[in-house]
Amino acid sequence: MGMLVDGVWHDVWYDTKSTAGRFERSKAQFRNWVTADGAAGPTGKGGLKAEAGRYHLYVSLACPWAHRTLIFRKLKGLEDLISLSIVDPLMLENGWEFHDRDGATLDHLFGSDFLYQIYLKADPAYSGRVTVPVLWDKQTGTIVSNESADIIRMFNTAFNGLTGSDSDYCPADLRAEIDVLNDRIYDAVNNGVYKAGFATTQAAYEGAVTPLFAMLDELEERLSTGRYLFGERLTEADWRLFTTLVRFDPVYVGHFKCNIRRIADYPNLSAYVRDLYQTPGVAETVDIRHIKHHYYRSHKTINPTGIVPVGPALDLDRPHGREALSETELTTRRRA
Ligand SMILES: N[C@@H](CCC(=O)N[C@@H](CS)C(=O)NCC(=O)O)C(=O)O
Repeated sequence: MGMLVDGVWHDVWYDTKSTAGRFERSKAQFRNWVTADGAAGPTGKGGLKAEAGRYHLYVSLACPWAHRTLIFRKLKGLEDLISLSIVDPLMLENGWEFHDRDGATLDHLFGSDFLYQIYLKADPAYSGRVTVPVLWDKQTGTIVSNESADIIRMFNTAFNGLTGSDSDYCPADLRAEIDVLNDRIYDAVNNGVYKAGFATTQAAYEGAVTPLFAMLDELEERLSTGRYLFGERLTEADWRLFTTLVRFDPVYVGHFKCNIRRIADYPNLSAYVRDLYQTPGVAETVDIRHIKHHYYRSHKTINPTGIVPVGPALDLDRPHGREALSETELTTRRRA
């Protein structure tokens, strides 16, 4: 684990001393945007045209943020258009590394040893964390974006003209509500597990774990009446929640001490995770081995022995029964 300072790699762990033991995630710095016609995106930056073969995605199969982009690449039929490199699950003194083993790959573009070398190609004086995902533009030779929330929005629409895909995970009529729910889930759940796990004081840990479970309780209730977070409409908000929930019992319960309840203890949330997992194409994006090995072996301050727990037994292929909710919703709506 480390970061770049003025273009030089330093092997350092997160600094929580200046924040009373709290983990504070830094903001992604590359915020350009790919659009259908090359016009500027919502950040006002970018203006990179969607073209087949032009972009390359760097991900970790372990990382919940990168996982979002992999799911969208799959669901939106972008696999032949956007090439992919997968970092090794172990992230130690050099940060993310490339190795051709166990589902990880070499850096297919440059043959780099470390992901930080890609950041330096984009900005030789870069200061900040070196994170996945990274969307790279082969044409201009720089990083388009290292913010997963932006990348999935680009994937949702920018390439539709090339793929013929018309599925929309962020429909205009729901966008404002999706944004509000995303923010709440980000703070309490997606980033909440990290705030709990990386806390270095009791107060900081409890300050994260309590709202995390309050939010899971609320989502459990919400999912009792609708198949997805927005009823029968499967949206971006579901995929953003899914990548955290699928890691919860195997990793966050133990490694990050998020153990008031397991997802398995929530009937609706656990069936919902299976439902999303069983959506065609999605299971192929989930690599529980990379997930467990990354967290338990990379975070030596949390798990010094690097021992990876054998359990829990997961059965993500078990029937979920949530189709019935869609049917009930449809019948109710027809009657109304
Ligand atoms: N805001 C970023 C966060 C990405 C992120 O933090 N990725 C983690 C992996 S789960 C990472 O690469 N961490 C390396 C580090 O912080 O040094 C996004 O959503 O794209």
